[in-house]
This record gives sequence, structure tokens and C-alpha cells, in this order.
Amino acid sequence: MSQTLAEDEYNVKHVFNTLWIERIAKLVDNVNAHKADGALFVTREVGRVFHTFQYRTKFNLRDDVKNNAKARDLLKKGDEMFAPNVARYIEAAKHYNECIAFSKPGSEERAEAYLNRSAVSFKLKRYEDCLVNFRLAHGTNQAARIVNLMKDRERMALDSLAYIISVPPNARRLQKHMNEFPLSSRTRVKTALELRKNDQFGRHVVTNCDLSAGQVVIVEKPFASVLKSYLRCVRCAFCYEERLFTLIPCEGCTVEMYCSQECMGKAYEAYHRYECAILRDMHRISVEYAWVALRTVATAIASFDHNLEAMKEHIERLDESSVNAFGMNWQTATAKDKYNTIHVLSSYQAHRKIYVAFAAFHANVIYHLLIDRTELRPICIVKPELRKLLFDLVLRNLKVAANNATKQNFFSYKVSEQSYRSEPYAHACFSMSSMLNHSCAPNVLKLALRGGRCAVVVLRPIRQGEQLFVSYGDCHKTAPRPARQRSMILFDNFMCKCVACKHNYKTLKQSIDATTNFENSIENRYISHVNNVIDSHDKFLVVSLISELKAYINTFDDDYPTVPLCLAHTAFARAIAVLHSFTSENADYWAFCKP
Ligand SMILES: C[S@@+](CC[C@H](N)C(=O)[O-])C[C@H]1O[C@@H](n2cnc3c(N)ncnc32)[C@H](O)[C@@H]1O
Repeated sequence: MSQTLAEDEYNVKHVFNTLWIERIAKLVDNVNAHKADGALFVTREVGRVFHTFQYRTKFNLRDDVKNNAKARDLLKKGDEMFAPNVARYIEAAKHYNECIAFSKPGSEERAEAYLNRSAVSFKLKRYEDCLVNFRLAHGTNQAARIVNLMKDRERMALDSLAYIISVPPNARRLQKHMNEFPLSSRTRVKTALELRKNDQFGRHVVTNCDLSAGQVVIVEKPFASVLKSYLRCVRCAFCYEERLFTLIPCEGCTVEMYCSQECMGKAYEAYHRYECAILRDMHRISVEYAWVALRTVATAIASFDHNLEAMKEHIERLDESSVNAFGMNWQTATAKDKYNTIHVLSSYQAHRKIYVAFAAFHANVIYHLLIDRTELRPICIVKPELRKLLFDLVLRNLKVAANNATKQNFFSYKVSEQSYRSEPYAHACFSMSSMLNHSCAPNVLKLALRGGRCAVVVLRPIRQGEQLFVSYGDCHKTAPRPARQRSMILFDNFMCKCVACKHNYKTLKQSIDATTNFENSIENRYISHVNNVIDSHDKFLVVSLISELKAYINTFDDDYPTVPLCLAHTAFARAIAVLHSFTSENADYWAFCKP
């Protein structure tokens, strides 16, 4: 799509870099940012510089207002994609959605976009969606103008709908199984997992009973999560359901779209009232983990019934060392208790002054957007202590998000590759799974589920008293030790001493190269078959494959890291993701579209 939210020339990093070279670096020349007072000094100096910095002009900040002229352009773009010789209906629907988000309520542009989206739905044989769009078009003031056209197409959609074959019952059963992730109760987590602390790992998670591959030890909802920008016109911004053909817009901004009035209302209550006026600028100039930080702050304020004074008092009295997401009763936990578990997450420990300064600069941008444009302004203007609270919250949660926010993936069908690809759909911050430390030979997998939740699934048997480890990115199968350790130091600021680093486990390629005639082995033939099944995304076949792989991994774990076991782990992780993560419906659309 040509309409993007990121406009690089106003990117917060670029603007900061210039300011750092021209002004900030000199001011903090002799400061040691490793020390707390040094970091505080850098933060204060950045605040002072920001005070005289024309941030509104430098970032070209502007109010987010509905714009029918822009909506008209987007409508035209949609029509170009819809033309019979082009027939790129998915692109067309996205442009119509963008048009709907920009259009004023009741405008001609909005009515036409709904109507055209009904035509796209009709082409893709999505007759129910087609009718939904008629209802939405009816709701605009333009209904009288388009009523005849609507009547004809509505009748055709209703006729076609009558012929739709229902989903076979066994498919429905599997769908149910996939949505209700098994073994996922919080009771299980409470009894099996404990949070401990030591010098080497800081806080870490151990199991108090033996666990075997395939067990699900955590299922949790994120405290804050943000949909990827490129999916704004495809999925509901609140529940994340794919609703390409029926999204409705937030009337306050041009960014968020929802599947229903209900989701719109819930989002507004939970956080959006503090984001609505600033989200488009945030998307334009800032980065994704900062959107998570903003949403965390907004959700936290809402959790305190929008009472900043009460929030301040609560945070001042909070004994951070006593907060434990694993000891908490999540059934009875209040919204404030839930925020506590995010407030105490580890924050990004910048090892260079420039990073400390950048975090402070970024926090200033978000803080000023909130003060300038939201309902926080009146109370913060008169109370300096609440301004400080707000700034500290933004800065803290920026660092927490930088260290803990993770990508949530789903499978999208790529017509050019004729296969599914795993791609991120959201960025999210979780309480419990953020306590998992890294290993290059992980024994658990963090898996994104539908609707934004995540599950932690056991990959290898774990004995009572052992620590659970996830991989933060690099794993011994794909990267050699020096490369892994370099990236851990660079991005996560610690030296990895996991079992794979200690024993210098080979990469999978190195192990295969060292195996005689692996190419013609039974193991290789079996794993090729396994990979073909997984690639097919046939969930019925994948279910039985998972049982086979699980049994193999649980029986032969002592042999790790042999080639067959490493291959089995990789396949197992992929198979679980295929079964339980969300797979886009987009594969179905291509039968009707030109690629
Ligand atoms: C997401 S947190 C994990 C929980 C963390 N240990 C805590 O106390 O909050 C990530 C941080 O944990 C620490 N960490 C993670 N894996 C580690 C490992 N294998 N060895 C040492 N420290 C680790 C690093 O400080 C890293 O920045």
C-alpha cells in the first residue's frame, strides 16, 4: 500500500542523532552513565535540551483529523485495484479500509467505500460480509443516493448466501480444539512453576515437578499489545480477529479500526482515550516498542480509574521485591495487581550514554504528546508531581518494553512462494513469560496464540528443580557460538553461559556435514516427510505428527544434541505453531484475485 504511517524523515532516532551530535554529547561528556546518578544526570540534561527544542516543528506534529480529500484519493486507489484487468481485491479492500478510516462520518466517501467493499466481498464470495457492508452504507447519510444499486447487489448476495456449503462437522471440531489450547489453566502454572532469584540469572523460573515435551505451562494475556502497522486495515485493533471486509473506524482518529462497536468501546475504556489524539504521530515518528510503552502507560492509568494521584501513591508504596506474577492469584487479581507485574519487569540497561540519552529523549517526545493533546493536560498542568509521575512512567515503560516486548507471529499465505510464512502481527508485553531467561538450547517455546495471548510449551523434558529457558533469537542449531555471544552482548547486555555455549554445541549444518551419508539416511527421509506435512498446513495430519515427535523427543532426550533430535525439535516447534497459532484466511482469497 502506498499509504504508510512511517515517514522516515521525522523518525525519532534520526532527529535524536542530530541533536546528540550538535548539543547533548558535549553536555554529558564526563558522565559515567553506568552509575545511577550518571544516568539521572544524562536524563536531566536531555530534558533541559528538549525544553528549548522546537519538537512540534522538528517532527512536523499535527492534529489527527478526518480528511475527505485524502479519503477520496484512497477510494480511487482502491478502485484502481478493483478494476477487472487488475483484480487485486485484497489490496482494494485495504485501500477502502484506509479510506473509511480517513473519511468523515456520514460522508459520500465513506458510503462509497462501504459499497465498494461490498463489491469486493461479493467477488470473493463472502456474501455475509457483503451484506454487512450494505448495512454500514445504510447507516451513512448517503443511503438514498445508492439505494438502487444496493438493492440489486443485496438481493444477489442473499441468493448466493443460500447456496453456501456449511463447514463439515469434523473441521468444526478441530477448530474448537485449536482455539482451546489444552492443559492451559493458571492452576497448573501455579503448582508447577516457581520464581527464584540468583546472581547469575537474576529472576528465573524453575519447575517443581518433572515436565515433558508438549506440556503447556503458561497461557497468558498481554498487559499491553499493539497490532503491527501493516495489519491496521486487516485486523481488529482490539481483538485482532481478521476482518478485512467489515472493519469500522474509530471516529476520533484515522489509525484504529475495529471489528465491532463492542471492541471499539472496550479499547477506548482500556487505553485508547489516551492514545486517540496522538497515535498517528506516534506511528509516524516513533518505533514499535514505544507504542507498546504508550499502551502500557495508558492501560495502567485506566487501571487506576484514571486517578493519577492514587496511582502515584500506589507506586510509591509498592515493594517491588514482593511482586511475583507466579505467586499471584490471577483469578482475583485487580487491574492494579496486574500492572504491578509489568512495573517490576527488568528494564533495558543501557551500557552507553547515547542509549540513556535516547531513552530520555524518546520519553520526552511521548510525554509532551500526552500533555499537549490528551485529557491528562489539565491535571498535569497544575500538579508538577503528576507531571513527574507521567514522565517517569513513560521512561520506565519504554525501557521495560525495549527489554521485554516480543513479537507475536502468525502464518500468512504468500502466493508468490506458494507457501505459508510466519510473520509478526503484534508486539506485546507479558508478565510471566518475561521472567524466562535465554538459552541457545532452549527447553521451552513461547508461542503466539490467536487474539494476542501467548503459551509457553515444553520443548524438551525438564526435571524437577531445573530452570525453564526460552531462546531470545539465536539458537545453537542456526548460529555458531561466537556469533550468538556477540549478539547477546550487543542486544541483551549479558554473556550467555548456557549449556550449548559451555559445551560448544555444533550448529545443525556442522553436525549434518559431519554425519556420513546423512542425505540417504532413514532419518533424513522421515524428516523430509515431516516437513512436507508441516508445510501443507493440514491440521489433521499435523495433530498426529505432533504425537509422534513428542514421543520421540521424550524418549531420546538424553542423546541431545544428535542430528535427529535437533531436527525433531525444530519440526516439533513448527508443528505446534501451525496447529495453535493463527493462520490467515488469505490463502482462500487468491483463487479470485490476480497475484
Ligand atoms: C526478559 S528478562 C528475563 C528475566 C530477568 N532475569 C529478570 O530478573 O527480570 C531479560 C534479562 O534477563 C537476563 N538474562 C536472560 N537470560 C540470561 C542468561 N542466560 N544469563 C544471564 N542473564 C540472563 C538479562 O539481564 C536480560 O536482559
